[in-house]
Amino acid sequence: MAATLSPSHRFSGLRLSTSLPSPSPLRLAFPVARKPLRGVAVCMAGTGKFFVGGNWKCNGTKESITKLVSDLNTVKLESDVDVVVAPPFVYLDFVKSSLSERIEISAQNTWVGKGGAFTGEISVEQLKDIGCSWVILGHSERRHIIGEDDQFIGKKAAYALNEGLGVIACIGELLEEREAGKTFDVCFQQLKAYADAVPGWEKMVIAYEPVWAIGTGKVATPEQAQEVHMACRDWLKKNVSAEVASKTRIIYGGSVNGGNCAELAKQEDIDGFLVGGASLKGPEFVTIINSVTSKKVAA
Ligand SMILES: O=C(CO)COP(=O)(O)O
Repeated sequence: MAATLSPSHRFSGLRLSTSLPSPSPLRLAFPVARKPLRGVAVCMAGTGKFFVGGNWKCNGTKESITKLVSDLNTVKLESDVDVVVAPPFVYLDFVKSSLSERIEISAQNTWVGKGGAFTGEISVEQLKDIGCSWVILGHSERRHIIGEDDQFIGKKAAYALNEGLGVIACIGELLEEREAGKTFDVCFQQLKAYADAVPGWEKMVIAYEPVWAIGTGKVATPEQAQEVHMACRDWLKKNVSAEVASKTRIIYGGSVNGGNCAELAKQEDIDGFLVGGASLKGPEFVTIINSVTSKKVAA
């Protein structure tokens, strides 16, 4: 297993194959201790289950979503995967009632506290009322387009977790931050805001989504993604606990598709994906879900 190798072994084959600068491996504290596998088929942290989320963003109509749901209902999904889809709010109830129970639903956002006089917002209680079990928080589109900050996102995560929702907690750096060598600083600061706020980590999934890779077709190389995932796990180990570091799933998002998912999935610290555009195409999303098999082979 890679965890038994020295840092130099782990990175001896590092391929920095895009023009995008990678954070220096030298800034990482190695190695990150991972618990030995206890006979599980999938080489990863957490519950032993790969996690794949489909973030449909502000896309779809009743017609296209009916087709997508029907595609998802007719395929066989690998059993070692937690699958969650996040339709726009207005279709949540429809998707919940028409989608196979095998797939859970997630909101793409929620209000920061109890509902009330907050025009245009949707509360955690309302999400629970229609059977929604997850919420995506801290997505870069909400950070950088809507202007949500770390503290506000942390409060949302705390409220949602306290009320029993699972949280897909996004982090990730802008291109200029990566180019300035600040990838880890940005990710760690965003992680800290969650860590300072949340009551526990059992229902937290971290989604590392480099902003330069979202919707651009410029996917991080498996090595670039693994490097940041491992650094985040190490940060959790040092700043939260070894148990949380070991158990929390860290998933990758940013131009994941049917062609690149298998190589990404093989990376030790990549525990699944958060998929945007490709999650709108049923067969391709299923390919990504089933890329867990590459992980099994790598293990
Ligand atoms: O933002 C994302 C998922 O939350 C990723 O989007 P793309 O897969 O379209 O790059």
